[in-house]
Amino acid sequence: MATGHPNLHSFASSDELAAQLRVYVLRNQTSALARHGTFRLAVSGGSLPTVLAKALLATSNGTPEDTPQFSKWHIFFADERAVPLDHEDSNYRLLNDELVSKIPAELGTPVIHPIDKNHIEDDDPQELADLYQEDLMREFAAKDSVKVPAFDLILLGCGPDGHTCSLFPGHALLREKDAWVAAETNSPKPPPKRITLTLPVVTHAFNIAFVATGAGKKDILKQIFDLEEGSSLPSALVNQGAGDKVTWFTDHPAVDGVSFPRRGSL
Ligand SMILES: O=C(O)[C@H](O)[C@@H](O)[C@H](O)[C@H](O)COP(=O)(O)O
Repeated sequence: MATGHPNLHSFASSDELAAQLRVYVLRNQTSALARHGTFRLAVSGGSLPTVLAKALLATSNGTPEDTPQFSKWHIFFADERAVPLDHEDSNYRLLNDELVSKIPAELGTPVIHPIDKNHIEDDDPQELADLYQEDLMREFAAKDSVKVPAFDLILLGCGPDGHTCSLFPGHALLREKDAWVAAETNSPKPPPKRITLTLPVVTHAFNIAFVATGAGKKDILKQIFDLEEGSSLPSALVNQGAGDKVTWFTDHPAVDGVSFPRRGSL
């Protein structure tokens, strides 16, 4: 059961947002390394990999708390399109182009867990979802004997319709209770075939952050935070399921008119 309310922060510039996202991610790294010696995070696509790269590739002040220890990171995908890894729609490719390929050698190399369409013979995303779930089981269940994997951190975007991961409004996947990873075959946003973490996995993470910026997010954030009608939107369901484990990184245009009490710096 979720406790507390999500934290919503609104920053004056993309530089400020990136700086605070860095502090937040590295704080989660420190806690994760203390818990189990690795940092297991999941990321989504959209603008997130670019913002994350800006945050993490900035110059460190030299302290352990401000240094990404990438060799201890396991990076998973919160969702992925069922396309080859070198396809322009691939979230793996996006993350690699924006962040992973630019990590300086002295910071180490993260272990990436791709959702690789080349591993399946036909075009069935369910097969891909099953394979990814097996990957998660190897990573989480064997070590921790858990029913639901607990990512140290999940970093998400929020679409203008309130979707997050590849969980779309009104879709039956929002009611999935058992699977860790699910297939979407008819996404309202192209490409239609996708793989996504399910809501129970997202809300079970130690922490969850959304990055949502720009005036184009204003209406949906108003619905998610202010209006009863927003309560069944996928991003709102993450808020409800995870409570104060959720932190939103926004900018001023995105929250213009959103009446939510907890704003400001972290
Ligand atoms: O798979 C997708 O279609 C996108 O990755 C999508 O889910 C994206 O994450 C959100 O729409 C937020 O996108 P922005 O962060 O770019 O606004």
